[in-house]
Amino acid sequence: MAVANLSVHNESLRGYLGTTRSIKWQMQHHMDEEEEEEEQNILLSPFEKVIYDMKNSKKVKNELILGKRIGFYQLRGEIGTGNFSKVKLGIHCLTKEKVAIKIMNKKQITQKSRQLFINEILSMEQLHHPNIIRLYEMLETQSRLYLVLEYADGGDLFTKVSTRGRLLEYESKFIFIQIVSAVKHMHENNVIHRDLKAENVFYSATNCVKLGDFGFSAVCPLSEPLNTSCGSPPYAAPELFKENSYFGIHVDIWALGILLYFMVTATLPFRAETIRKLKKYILLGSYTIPSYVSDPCRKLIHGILQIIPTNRYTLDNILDSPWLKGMECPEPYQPFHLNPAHLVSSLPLNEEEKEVKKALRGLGITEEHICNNPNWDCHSPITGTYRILLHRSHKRHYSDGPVMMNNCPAKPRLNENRKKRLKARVQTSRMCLIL
Ligand SMILES: Nc1ncnc2c1ncn2[C@@H]1O[C@H](COP(=O)(O)OP(=O)(O)OP(=O)(O)O)[C@@H](O)[C@H]1O
Repeated sequence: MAVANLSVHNESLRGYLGTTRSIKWQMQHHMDEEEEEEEQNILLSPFEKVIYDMKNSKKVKNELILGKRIGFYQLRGEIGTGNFSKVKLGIHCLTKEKVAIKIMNKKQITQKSRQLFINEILSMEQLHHPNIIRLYEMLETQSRLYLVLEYADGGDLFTKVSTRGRLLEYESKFIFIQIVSAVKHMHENNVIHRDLKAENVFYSATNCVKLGDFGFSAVCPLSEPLNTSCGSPPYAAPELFKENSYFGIHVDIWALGILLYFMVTATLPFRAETIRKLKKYILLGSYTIPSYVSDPCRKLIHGILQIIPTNRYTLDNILDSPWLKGMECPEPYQPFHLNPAHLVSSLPLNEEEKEVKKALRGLGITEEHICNNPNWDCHSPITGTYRILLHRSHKRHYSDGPVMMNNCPAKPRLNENRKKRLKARVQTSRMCLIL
Protein backbone atom coordinates (compact mmCIF):
# COMPACT_ATOMS: atom_id res chain seq x y z
CA MET A 1 0.00 0.00 0.00
CA ALA A 2 1.47 3.35 -0.97
CA VAL A 3 1.85 5.77 1.92
CA ALA A 4 1.70 9.46 1.07
CA ASN A 5 4.62 11.62 2.10
CA LEU A 6 4.22 14.75 4.17
CA SER A 7 5.80 16.78 1.39
CA VAL A 8 2.80 15.83 -0.73
CA HIS A 9 0.61 16.88 2.19
CA ASN A 10 2.38 20.28 2.39
CA GLU A 11 2.08 20.75 -1.35
CA SER A 12 -1.65 20.30 -1.13
CA LEU A 13 -1.85 22.73 1.80
CA ARG A 14 -0.09 25.33 -0.32
CA GLY A 15 -2.68 24.72 -3.02
CA TYR A 16 -5.66 25.27 -0.70
CA LEU A 17 -4.49 28.79 0.11
CA GLY A 18 -2.79 29.71 -3.12
CA THR A 19 -5.95 29.63 -5.16
CA THR A 20 -7.99 31.91 -2.93
CA ARG A 21 -5.56 34.32 -1.26
CA SER A 22 -2.80 35.32 -3.65
CA ILE A 23 -4.34 38.63 -4.77
CA LYS A 24 -4.96 39.81 -1.22
CA TRP A 25 -1.36 39.00 -0.26
CA GLN A 26 0.05 41.12 -3.11
CA MET A 27 -1.88 44.16 -1.88
CA GLN A 28 -0.58 43.87 1.64
CA HIS A 29 3.17 43.67 0.95
CA HIS A 30 3.83 47.10 2.52
CA MET A 31 2.45 46.20 5.95
CA ASP A 32 4.87 45.13 8.61
CA GLU A 33 4.92 41.44 9.44
CA GLU A 34 2.75 41.60 12.54
CA GLU A 35 0.07 43.80 11.11
CA GLU A 36 0.00 41.67 8.04
CA GLU A 37 -0.49 38.54 10.09
CA GLU A 38 -3.29 40.14 12.08
CA GLU A 39 -4.99 41.37 8.94
CA GLN A 40 -4.72 37.95 7.36
CA ASN A 41 -6.16 36.28 10.43
CA ILE A 42 -9.25 38.47 10.28
CA LEU A 43 -9.89 37.64 6.66
CA LEU A 44 -9.14 33.95 6.72
CA SER A 45 -11.61 31.18 7.39
CA PRO A 46 -10.65 28.71 10.19
CA PHE A 47 -9.41 26.23 7.55
CA GLU A 48 -7.33 28.86 5.76
CA LYS A 49 -6.00 30.15 9.07
CA VAL A 50 -4.68 26.70 10.05
CA ILE A 51 -2.94 26.37 6.69
CA TYR A 52 -1.64 29.94 6.83
CA ASP A 53 -0.22 29.32 10.32
CA MET A 54 1.45 26.10 9.22
CA LYS A 55 3.27 28.05 6.53
CA ASN A 56 3.87 31.35 8.27
CA SER A 57 3.47 31.27 12.05
CA LYS A 58 6.83 30.84 13.84
CA LYS A 59 5.06 29.20 16.77
CA VAL A 60 3.31 26.64 14.62
CA LYS A 61 6.42 25.98 12.54
CA ASN A 62 8.38 25.37 15.74
CA GLU A 63 5.72 23.00 16.99
CA LEU A 64 5.97 21.08 13.73
CA ILE A 65 9.77 20.91 13.99
CA LEU A 66 9.71 19.92 17.65
CA GLY A 67 7.15 17.18 17.04
CA LYS A 68 4.47 18.97 19.08
CA ARG A 69 2.25 19.09 16.08
CA ILE A 70 1.56 16.95 13.04
CA GLY A 71 -0.65 18.15 10.21
CA PHE A 72 -3.82 19.62 11.72
CA TYR A 73 -3.19 18.01 15.11
CA GLN A 74 -1.52 19.43 18.18
CA LEU A 75 0.20 16.67 20.12
CA ARG A 76 -0.31 16.52 23.88
CA GLY A 77 0.73 13.97 26.51
CA GLU A 78 1.48 10.32 25.96
CA ILE A 79 -1.44 7.93 26.47
CA GLY A 80 0.62 4.76 26.38
CA THR A 81 3.19 2.69 24.56
CA GLY A 82 2.88 -0.64 22.83
CA ASN A 83 5.35 -3.09 21.33
CA PHE A 84 5.37 -1.36 17.98
CA SER A 85 4.21 2.19 18.63
CA LYS A 86 3.43 4.89 21.12
CA VAL A 87 0.08 6.64 21.44
CA LYS A 88 -0.35 10.35 22.19
CA LEU A 89 -3.36 12.52 22.78
CA GLY A 90 -3.96 14.96 19.92
CA ILE A 91 -6.28 17.91 19.37
CA HIS A 92 -7.62 18.56 15.90
CA CYS A 93 -7.07 22.29 15.33
CA LEU A 94 -10.26 22.89 13.36
CA THR A 95 -12.84 20.86 15.22
CA LYS A 96 -11.03 20.73 18.61
CA GLU A 97 -11.78 17.02 18.69
CA LYS A 98 -9.57 14.96 21.00
CA VAL A 99 -7.97 12.08 19.13
CA ALA A 100 -5.54 9.26 19.90
CA ILE A 101 -2.48 9.41 17.64
CA LYS A 102 -0.55 6.19 17.20
CA ILE A 103 3.03 6.98 16.27
CA MET A 104 5.51 4.60 14.78
CA ASN A 105 9.18 5.45 14.36
CA LYS A 106 10.24 4.49 10.83
CA LYS A 107 13.76 3.63 11.95
CA GLN A 108 12.36 0.92 14.18
CA ILE A 109 9.96 -0.30 11.55
CA THR A 110 10.51 -3.77 10.24
CA GLN A 111 8.57 -5.14 7.33
CA LYS A 112 6.40 -6.91 9.92
CA SER A 113 5.52 -3.84 12.01
CA ARG A 114 4.81 -1.79 8.87
CA GLN A 115 2.45 -4.55 7.83
CA LEU A 116 0.69 -4.24 11.22
CA PHE A 117 0.09 -0.54 10.54
CA ILE A 118 -1.30 -1.32 7.10
CA ASN A 119 -3.51 -4.10 8.53
CA GLU A 120 -4.90 -1.65 11.03
CA ILE A 121 -5.84 0.83 8.31
CA LEU A 122 -7.31 -1.76 5.96
CA SER A 123 -9.44 -3.35 8.67
CA MET A 124 -10.71 -0.16 10.25
CA GLU A 125 -11.74 1.24 6.88
CA GLN A 126 -14.02 -1.77 6.29
CA LEU A 127 -15.95 -1.23 9.51
CA HIS A 128 -18.73 1.05 10.66
CA HIS A 129 -19.87 0.13 14.12
CA PRO A 130 -20.47 2.23 17.27
CA ASN A 131 -18.30 -0.14 19.32
CA ILE A 132 -15.28 -0.09 17.04
CA ILE A 133 -12.63 2.65 17.22
CA ARG A 134 -12.75 4.85 14.10
CA LEU A 135 -9.79 5.75 11.95
CA TYR A 136 -9.73 9.42 10.95
CA GLU A 137 -6.48 10.08 9.15
CA MET A 138 -3.02 8.85 8.40
CA LEU A 139 0.09 11.01 8.11
CA GLU A 140 3.71 10.40 7.36
CA THR A 141 6.92 12.39 7.84
CA GLN A 142 10.50 11.50 6.96
CA SER A 143 10.88 9.71 10.27
CA ARG A 144 7.42 8.70 11.48
CA LEU A 145 4.05 7.23 10.60
CA TYR A 146 0.93 8.51 12.37
CA LEU A 147 -2.51 6.94 12.67
CA VAL A 148 -5.17 9.32 13.92
CA LEU A 149 -7.86 7.41 15.80
CA GLU A 150 -11.00 8.05 17.76
CA TYR A 151 -9.98 8.68 21.38
CA ALA A 152 -11.64 6.57 24.07
CA ASP A 153 -10.91 8.45 27.26
CA GLY A 154 -12.12 5.94 29.87
CA GLY A 155 -9.09 3.62 29.97
CA ASP A 156 -9.08 -0.04 29.02
CA LEU A 157 -11.05 -2.97 30.39
CA PHE A 158 -7.91 -4.77 31.59
CA THR A 159 -6.91 -1.84 33.81
CA LYS A 160 -10.44 -1.42 35.08
CA VAL A 161 -10.85 -5.06 36.12
CA SER A 162 -7.32 -5.50 37.42
CA THR A 163 -7.55 -2.43 39.65
CA ARG A 164 -11.20 -2.54 40.70
CA GLY A 165 -11.93 -6.23 40.62
CA ARG A 166 -14.39 -8.35 38.70
CA LEU A 167 -17.42 -6.75 37.12
CA LEU A 168 -20.88 -7.60 38.29
CA GLU A 169 -22.58 -9.97 35.87
CA TYR A 170 -25.14 -7.28 35.16
CA GLU A 171 -22.37 -4.88 34.11
CA SER A 172 -20.48 -7.63 32.23
CA LYS A 173 -23.54 -8.29 30.07
CA PHE A 174 -23.62 -4.67 28.89
CA ILE A 175 -19.94 -4.70 28.04
CA PHE A 176 -19.87 -8.20 26.54
CA ILE A 177 -22.82 -7.67 24.20
CA GLN A 178 -21.15 -4.57 22.75
CA ILE A 179 -17.97 -6.53 22.08
CA VAL A 180 -19.86 -9.48 20.58
CA SER A 181 -21.83 -7.12 18.36
CA ALA A 182 -18.58 -5.45 17.20
CA VAL A 183 -16.99 -8.86 16.45
CA LYS A 184 -20.12 -9.97 14.56
CA HIS A 185 -19.89 -6.83 12.44
CA MET A 186 -16.19 -7.48 11.80
CA HIS A 187 -16.81 -11.07 10.74
CA GLU A 188 -19.70 -10.00 8.50
CA ASN A 189 -17.21 -7.71 6.79
CA ASN A 190 -14.50 -10.36 6.47
CA VAL A 191 -12.29 -8.91 9.19
CA ILE A 192 -10.72 -11.20 11.78
CA HIS A 193 -9.31 -9.37 14.82
CA ARG A 194 -6.89 -12.03 16.14
CA ASP A 195 -5.96 -10.02 19.23
CA LEU A 196 -9.18 -9.77 21.21
CA LYS A 197 -8.31 -9.15 24.86
CA ALA A 198 -9.29 -6.85 27.70
CA GLU A 199 -6.37 -4.48 26.92
CA ASN A 200 -7.91 -3.76 23.51
CA VAL A 201 -11.36 -2.88 24.82
CA PHE A 202 -11.54 0.84 25.62
CA TYR A 203 -14.16 2.69 27.64
CA SER A 204 -15.49 5.81 25.92
CA ALA A 205 -18.21 6.40 28.51
CA THR A 206 -19.21 4.71 31.77
CA ASN A 207 -20.71 1.68 30.10
CA CYS A 208 -19.81 2.14 26.49
CA VAL A 209 -16.81 0.31 25.11
CA LYS A 210 -14.94 0.33 21.82
CA LEU A 211 -12.83 -2.39 20.33
CA GLY A 212 -9.44 -1.21 19.07
CA ASP A 213 -5.94 -2.27 18.05
CA PHE A 214 -6.45 -3.96 14.71
CA GLY A 215 -2.71 -4.44 14.16
CA PHE A 216 -2.96 -8.24 14.04
CA SER A 217 -6.20 -8.27 12.10
CA ALA A 218 -6.69 -9.91 8.73
CA VAL A 219 -9.08 -8.97 5.97
CA CYS A 220 -9.96 -12.15 4.12
CA PRO A 221 -12.92 -14.41 3.27
CA LEU A 222 -14.00 -16.21 6.44
CA SER A 223 -13.76 -19.59 4.71
CA GLU A 224 -10.06 -19.04 4.02
CA PRO A 225 -7.71 -20.66 6.53
CA LEU A 226 -5.06 -18.41 8.10
CA ASN A 227 -1.59 -19.50 9.07
CA THR A 228 0.09 -16.72 11.07
CA SER A 229 -0.54 -17.51 14.72
CA CYS A 230 -0.63 -14.28 16.65
CA GLY A 231 -2.22 -12.64 19.65
CA SER A 232 -1.84 -12.90 23.40
CA PRO A 233 -0.97 -16.38 24.69
CA PRO A 234 -3.61 -16.52 27.48
CA TYR A 235 -6.29 -15.71 24.89
CA ALA A 236 -4.97 -18.15 22.25
CA ALA A 237 -7.27 -20.92 21.04
CA PRO A 238 -5.93 -24.50 21.20
CA GLU A 239 -5.76 -24.89 17.41
CA LEU A 240 -3.22 -22.05 17.27
CA PHE A 241 -0.77 -24.28 19.13
CA LYS A 242 -1.29 -27.48 17.20
CA GLU A 243 -2.43 -26.77 13.64
CA ASN A 244 -0.53 -25.16 10.79
CA SER A 245 -3.61 -23.26 9.79
CA TYR A 246 -6.83 -22.22 11.49
CA PHE A 247 -10.10 -20.43 10.84
CA GLY A 248 -10.10 -16.89 12.17
CA ILE A 249 -13.73 -16.76 13.31
CA HIS A 250 -13.26 -19.67 15.75
CA VAL A 251 -10.10 -18.10 17.16
CA ASP A 252 -11.85 -14.76 17.78
CA ILE A 253 -14.77 -16.57 19.43
CA TRP A 254 -12.45 -18.49 21.78
CA ALA A 255 -10.86 -15.16 22.81
CA LEU A 256 -14.37 -13.85 23.58
CA GLY A 257 -14.79 -16.75 26.01
CA ILE A 258 -11.53 -15.85 27.78
CA LEU A 259 -12.61 -12.21 27.87
CA LEU A 260 -15.98 -13.08 29.41
CA TYR A 261 -14.29 -15.29 32.02
CA PHE A 262 -11.92 -12.42 32.82
CA MET A 263 -14.74 -9.90 33.24
CA VAL A 264 -16.77 -12.02 35.66
CA THR A 265 -13.85 -13.43 37.69
CA ALA A 266 -10.95 -10.92 37.27
CA THR A 267 -8.67 -13.86 36.50
CA LEU A 268 -7.83 -15.81 33.37
CA PRO A 269 -9.02 -19.43 32.93
CA PHE A 270 -5.59 -20.59 31.72
CA ARG A 271 -2.62 -19.22 33.64
CA ALA A 272 0.97 -20.40 33.89
CA GLU A 273 4.45 -19.01 34.47
CA THR A 274 5.72 -20.24 31.11
CA ILE A 275 4.23 -20.36 27.66
CA ARG A 276 4.98 -24.10 27.51
CA LYS A 277 2.84 -24.79 30.55
CA LEU A 278 0.16 -22.40 29.37
CA LYS A 279 0.01 -24.20 26.03
CA LYS A 280 -0.38 -27.53 27.86
CA TYR A 281 -3.34 -26.23 29.91
CA ILE A 282 -5.03 -24.68 26.89
CA LEU A 283 -4.64 -27.87 24.85
CA LEU A 284 -6.15 -29.87 27.71
CA GLY A 285 -8.94 -27.35 27.97
CA SER A 286 -9.09 -27.79 31.72
CA TYR A 287 -10.20 -24.83 33.76
CA THR A 288 -12.54 -24.21 36.65
CA ILE A 289 -15.14 -21.50 37.09
CA PRO A 290 -15.59 -20.01 40.57
CA SER A 291 -18.85 -20.97 42.25
CA TYR A 292 -20.13 -17.37 42.44
CA VAL A 293 -20.54 -17.29 38.64
CA SER A 294 -24.19 -17.81 37.72
CA ASP A 295 -25.30 -20.95 35.88
CA PRO A 296 -26.28 -19.22 32.60
CA CYS A 297 -22.92 -17.42 32.50
CA ARG A 298 -21.04 -20.64 33.29
CA LYS A 299 -22.90 -22.44 30.47
CA LEU A 300 -22.02 -19.68 28.05
CA ILE A 301 -18.33 -19.84 28.96
CA HIS A 302 -18.36 -23.64 28.52
CA GLY A 303 -20.13 -23.28 25.17
CA ILE A 304 -17.45 -20.91 23.93
CA LEU A 305 -14.35 -22.58 25.35
CA GLN A 306 -14.71 -25.80 23.38
CA ILE A 307 -11.46 -27.38 22.26
CA ILE A 308 -12.78 -28.44 18.85
CA PRO A 309 -13.37 -25.22 16.87
CA THR A 310 -16.50 -26.43 15.11
CA ASN A 311 -18.07 -27.44 18.46
CA ARG A 312 -17.59 -23.90 19.75
CA TYR A 313 -20.60 -21.58 20.02
CA THR A 314 -21.13 -19.30 17.04
CA LEU A 315 -21.72 -15.59 17.57
CA ASP A 316 -25.44 -16.17 17.05
CA ASN A 317 -25.40 -18.93 19.71
CA ILE A 318 -23.74 -16.44 22.06
CA LEU A 319 -26.28 -13.72 21.35
CA ASP A 320 -29.14 -16.21 21.80
CA SER A 321 -27.76 -17.58 25.07
CA PRO A 322 -29.99 -17.36 28.16
CA TRP A 323 -27.33 -15.24 29.91
CA LEU A 324 -27.76 -12.45 27.34
CA LYS A 325 -31.54 -12.83 27.12
CA GLY A 326 -33.31 -9.48 26.99
CA MET A 327 -30.12 -7.52 26.28
CA GLU A 328 -30.22 -5.02 23.48
CA CYS A 329 -27.53 -5.71 20.88
CA PRO A 330 -26.03 -2.54 19.33
CA GLU A 331 -26.58 -2.19 15.58
CA PRO A 332 -23.84 -1.24 13.10
CA TYR A 333 -24.11 2.17 11.45
CA GLN A 334 -25.35 2.33 7.88
CA PRO A 335 -22.25 2.10 5.63
CA PHE A 336 -20.93 5.61 5.04
CA HIS A 337 -18.59 7.29 2.58
CA LEU A 338 -14.98 7.39 3.77
CA ASN A 339 -14.25 10.64 1.96
CA PRO A 340 -16.28 13.78 1.25
CA ALA A 341 -16.37 13.53 -2.58
CA HIS A 342 -20.05 12.61 -2.61
CA LEU A 343 -20.93 15.85 -0.78
CA VAL A 344 -20.30 17.75 -4.01
CA SER A 345 -21.87 15.23 -6.36
CA SER A 346 -25.50 15.18 -7.41
CA LEU A 347 -26.25 12.26 -5.05
CA PRO A 348 -28.98 12.93 -2.47
CA LEU A 349 -27.53 13.46 1.01
CA ASN A 350 -28.90 12.03 4.25
CA GLU A 351 -29.37 14.08 7.42
CA GLU A 352 -25.89 13.43 8.78
CA GLU A 353 -24.22 14.22 5.47
CA LYS A 354 -26.12 17.49 5.20
CA GLU A 355 -24.97 18.37 8.71
CA VAL A 356 -21.37 17.54 7.86
CA LYS A 357 -21.42 19.55 4.65
CA LYS A 358 -22.75 22.55 6.56
CA ALA A 359 -20.15 22.13 9.31
CA LEU A 360 -17.35 21.85 6.73
CA ARG A 361 -18.56 25.03 5.08
CA GLY A 362 -18.63 26.73 8.48
CA LEU A 363 -14.96 25.88 8.89
CA GLY A 364 -14.20 27.29 5.46
CA ILE A 365 -13.93 23.99 3.59
CA THR A 366 -15.83 24.79 0.43
CA GLU A 367 -17.09 22.67 -2.45
CA GLU A 368 -14.05 23.87 -4.39
CA HIS A 369 -11.72 22.57 -1.69
CA ILE A 370 -13.53 19.23 -1.65
CA CYS A 371 -13.35 18.92 -5.45
CA ASN A 372 -9.64 19.71 -5.31
CA ASN A 373 -9.01 17.36 -2.38
CA PRO A 374 -5.84 15.72 -3.72
CA ASN A 375 -6.17 12.48 -1.77
CA TRP A 376 -9.47 10.75 -1.45
CA ASP A 377 -8.22 8.26 1.13
CA CYS A 378 -7.18 8.83 4.73
CA HIS A 379 -4.03 10.79 3.77
CA SER A 380 -5.82 14.11 3.45
CA PRO A 381 -6.59 16.74 6.11
CA ILE A 382 -9.90 17.46 4.41
CA THR A 383 -10.84 13.78 4.60
CA GLY A 384 -9.67 13.71 8.24
CA THR A 385 -11.85 16.71 9.10
CA TYR A 386 -14.79 15.19 7.23
CA ARG A 387 -14.45 11.88 9.12
CA ILE A 388 -14.28 13.62 12.50
CA LEU A 389 -17.39 15.67 11.73
CA LEU A 390 -19.26 12.67 10.33
CA HIS A 391 -18.48 10.67 13.46
CA ARG A 392 -19.75 13.55 15.61
CA SER A 393 -22.93 13.57 13.62
CA HIS A 394 -23.32 9.79 14.03
CA LYS A 395 -22.83 10.13 17.78
CA ARG A 396 -25.54 12.80 17.87
CA HIS A 397 -27.99 10.68 15.91
CA TYR A 398 -27.35 7.22 17.39
CA SER A 399 -26.43 6.08 20.88
CA ASP A 400 -23.07 4.28 21.15
CA GLY A 401 -24.06 1.54 23.55
CA PRO A 402 -27.01 -0.03 25.33
CA VAL A 403 -28.46 2.08 28.11
CA MET A 404 -27.73 0.66 31.55
CA MET A 405 -30.35 1.25 34.21
CA ASN A 406 -29.02 2.58 37.44
CA ASN A 407 -30.42 -0.22 39.54
CA CYS A 408 -27.49 -2.59 39.86
CA PRO A 409 -26.32 -3.46 43.36
CA ALA A 410 -23.22 -1.70 44.71
CA LYS A 411 -19.95 -3.57 44.46
CA PRO A 412 -17.57 -4.02 47.40
CA ARG A 413 -14.45 -1.84 47.07
CA LEU A 414 -11.03 -3.52 46.92
CA ASN A 415 -8.23 -2.73 49.31
CA GLU A 416 -4.75 -1.91 47.92
CA ASN A 417 -3.26 -5.35 48.64
CA ARG A 418 -6.03 -7.13 46.83
CA LYS A 419 -5.61 -4.76 43.87
CA LYS A 420 -1.89 -5.66 43.67
CA ARG A 421 -2.60 -9.40 43.91
CA LEU A 422 -5.23 -9.14 41.17
CA LYS A 423 -2.87 -7.26 38.86
CA ALA A 424 -0.14 -9.86 39.37
CA ARG A 425 -2.54 -12.70 38.57
CA VAL A 426 -3.61 -11.33 35.21
CA GLN A 427 -0.29 -9.78 34.18
CA THR A 428 0.51 -12.36 31.49
CA SER A 429 -2.14 -11.10 29.12
CA ARG A 430 -0.18 -7.85 28.59
CA MET A 431 2.13 -9.77 26.29
CA CYS A 432 1.26 -9.88 22.64
CA LEU A 433 3.16 -12.12 20.27
CA ILE A 434 3.40 -13.90 17.03
CA LEU A 435 3.10 -17.33 18.68
N1 LIG B 1 -7.98 4.88 20.53
C1 LIG B 1 -7.44 4.88 21.73
N2 LIG B 1 -7.99 5.61 22.73
C2 LIG B 1 -7.43 5.63 23.96
N3 LIG B 1 -6.31 4.96 24.30
C3 LIG B 1 -5.71 4.23 23.34
C4 LIG B 1 -6.22 4.15 22.02
N4 LIG B 1 -5.43 3.34 21.29
C5 LIG B 1 -4.46 2.93 22.13
N5 LIG B 1 -4.62 3.46 23.35
C6 LIG B 1 -3.74 3.22 24.51
O1 LIG B 1 -2.40 3.44 24.11
C7 LIG B 1 -1.55 2.43 24.61
C8 LIG B 1 -0.67 1.88 23.51
O2 LIG B 1 -1.48 1.26 22.53
P1 LIG B 1 -0.88 0.39 21.36
O3 LIG B 1 -2.02 -0.06 20.51
O4 LIG B 1 0.23 1.13 20.71
O5 LIG B 1 -0.19 -0.81 22.07
P2 LIG B 1 -0.73 -1.98 22.96
O6 LIG B 1 -2.07 -2.41 22.47
O7 LIG B 1 -0.62 -1.60 24.40
O8 LIG B 1 0.32 -3.10 22.67
P3 LIG B 1 0.59 -3.91 21.35
O9 LIG B 1 1.88 -3.38 20.83
O10 LIG B 1 0.69 -5.29 21.87
O11 LIG B 1 -0.54 -3.72 20.41
C9 LIG B 1 -2.41 1.39 25.25
O12 LIG B 1 -2.19 1.46 26.64
C10 LIG B 1 -3.82 1.76 24.96
O13 LIG B 1 -4.59 1.66 26.12
